[in-house]
Amino acid sequence: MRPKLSLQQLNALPPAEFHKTFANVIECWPEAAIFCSALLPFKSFIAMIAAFENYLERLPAETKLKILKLYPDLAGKMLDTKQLSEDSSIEHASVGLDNLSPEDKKTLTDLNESYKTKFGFPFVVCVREASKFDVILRSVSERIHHTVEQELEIALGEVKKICRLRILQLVDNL
Ligand SMILES: NC(=O)N[C@H]1NC(=O)NC1=O
Repeated sequence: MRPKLSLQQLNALPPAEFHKTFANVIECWPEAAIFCSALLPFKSFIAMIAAFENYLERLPAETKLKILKLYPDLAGKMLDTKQLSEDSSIEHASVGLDNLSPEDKKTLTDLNESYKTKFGFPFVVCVREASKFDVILRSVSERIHHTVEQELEIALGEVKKICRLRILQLVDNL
């Protein structure tokens, strides 16, 4: 793991380094880091996180949808074929999604499929915050009853939480 960046170090990064460092804070969407690098220097880590959140909020609806579709299914094919990004892989492992019993894996996979069929994008939740398999399961079971509009908003909120926690993994916010 690379050493965590202080605010001063972060603000002194050449743009190309900033892009590389924060390329995946939104899954497979390096454009966010490219956009936010133009806002350097940041007054605080909070301000930097807010910059990424504002960037997300202001995107057109179809781009938001495109971003949601970049998130891998939880405990899905990407995990099975070891194609998860490093961040997602660590997040999966943090709640044991890489080590589910066959029954739990099937339950989650079936719910993920039903969710995708209804909404047209994968179920996205910040697994680190959910912290337990049962909480994730309850969340997808409840959210599947929402409207598309509700879910688009909730899912984008989850993308923001994942983004915030990924940023906090990279900076020394103490
Ligand atoms: N589908 C989904 O929520 N994926 C993600 N959630 C998370 O915390 N990391 C992910 O890759």
